[in-house]
Amino acid sequence: MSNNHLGVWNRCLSVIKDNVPAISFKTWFEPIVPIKINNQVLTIQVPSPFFYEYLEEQYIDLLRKTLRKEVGNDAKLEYVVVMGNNQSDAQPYTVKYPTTNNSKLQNKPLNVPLKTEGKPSIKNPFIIPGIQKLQVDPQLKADNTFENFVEGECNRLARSAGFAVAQNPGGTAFNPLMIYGASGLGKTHLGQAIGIEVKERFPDKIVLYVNANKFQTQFTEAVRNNNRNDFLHFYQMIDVLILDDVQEFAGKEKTQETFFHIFNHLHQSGKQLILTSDKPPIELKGMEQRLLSRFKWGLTADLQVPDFETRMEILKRKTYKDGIEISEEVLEYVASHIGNNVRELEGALVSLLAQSTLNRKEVTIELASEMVNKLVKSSKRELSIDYISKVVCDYFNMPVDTLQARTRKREIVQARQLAMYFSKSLTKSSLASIGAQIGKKDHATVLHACKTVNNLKDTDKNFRVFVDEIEKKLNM
Ligand SMILES: Nc1ncnc2c1ncn2[C@@H]1O[C@H](COP(=O)(O)OP(=O)(O)OP(=O)(O)O)[C@@H](O)[C@H]1O
Repeated sequence: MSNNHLGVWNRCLSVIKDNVPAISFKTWFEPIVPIKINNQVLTIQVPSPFFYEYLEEQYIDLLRKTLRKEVGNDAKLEYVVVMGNNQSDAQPYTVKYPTTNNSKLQNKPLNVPLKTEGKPSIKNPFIIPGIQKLQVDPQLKADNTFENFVEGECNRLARSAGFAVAQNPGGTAFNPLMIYGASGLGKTHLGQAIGIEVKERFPDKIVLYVNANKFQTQFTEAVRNNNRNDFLHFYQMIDVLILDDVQEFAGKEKTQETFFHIFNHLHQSGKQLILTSDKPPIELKGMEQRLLSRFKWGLTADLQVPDFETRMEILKRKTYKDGIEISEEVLEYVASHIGNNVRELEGALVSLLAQSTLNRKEVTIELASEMVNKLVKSSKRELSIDYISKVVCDYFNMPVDTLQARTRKREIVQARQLAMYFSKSLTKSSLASIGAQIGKKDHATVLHACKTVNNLKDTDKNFRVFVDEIEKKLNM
């Protein structure tokens, strides 16, 4: 492997590109200039201190992972910021910042064995190394508090149920508390807010936030290393378990079975479970019935798209918190043009600010309109597997249920393959989860479908027309 800084940075960029939205990549990664690499310390140049702070806040985990992969476990990052100079003919000067999270870059070894007061050692990725008493890093982001979660009609039930749970974890009827809603509407934020509040009120309680994909990876690793029991024991010790994106368990039977045991154990011991999902339990596909029925034991509350007033309040809080001044008129413009997703709303504000800092322009309505247009054009709408299935079936004039039929009829197989192909390219879902939702197939079938569609696209003109036309409908 070459230690050349350009090569290292380019390889990092190609991984980063696959992991962040195109607009974020353009705004936050393209302007970075790699300067040098020395003793596993990569120095990069960023355009402003704000830029540096934003990278540290939002992307340090991604940077850490990619850099470690390229350079090794002792990788460090150092920033150089080119500071502007008031005198127009003077040279810019640079200021160096070590990353505030270099400790993060070096620490966090996975699967650190831990001794707990005479009990056998437990392998668990979240244990803080070196501490004898069981300590679990709850994996919560400090900003995701109730205070920062703006209340509106769209989230009133979920928010107040979450707050009630946080006052008395395991002691209310809301167990599990299942929060569902479309992407970017605050499920992770609210789930974590409960965790933060519990930790504040009951510091001794063991709280853990984990995303379903991470849980799945840990489980697979535990099975591979013959540690399944340690894995189970670890999760059964948690007092408040927040499992995010539970729909990602679709089609993963072994993981579901293990989670089922954890769920039962925690529930019976009066521990609190908080689950989030992109759909209500009744619409989750590829899930075992016994697990679904347990999801419905407590309270299911949804998060809806925020109305204009709530969107304005979210923007105002964010600008106030970050100490930014933007006119009411500009905020109104952003809030009225970006409506369906709070993440996009926040993203627009941040990009607007970055543009104005980089280009030294004032934040005006014109700049906001330029920004919003770009965002709307470049951000692909997030599509669901259900929606893709419907568009494909409508195109072939067949009822959407046909995709679930156990048949090998050519036109149905073809429609199924196309639905799988588009689900793979247009959603974040895994092969297993796509297979579970389209015809109860396994991941290998989905992979085969994607390859078949790719081949036919190149060799069969008529088929190519199907693909292009469906793609057009999906992009409308
Ligand atoms: N009511 C709200 N008040 C303040 N901020 C909010 C609110 N709802 C969402 N947000 C912010 O919007 C962003 C996206 O929220 P979050 O990640 O929780 O969404 P999500 O529903 O979990 O999305 P996904 O399903 O894509 O993971 C976060 O920065 C969050 O803080």
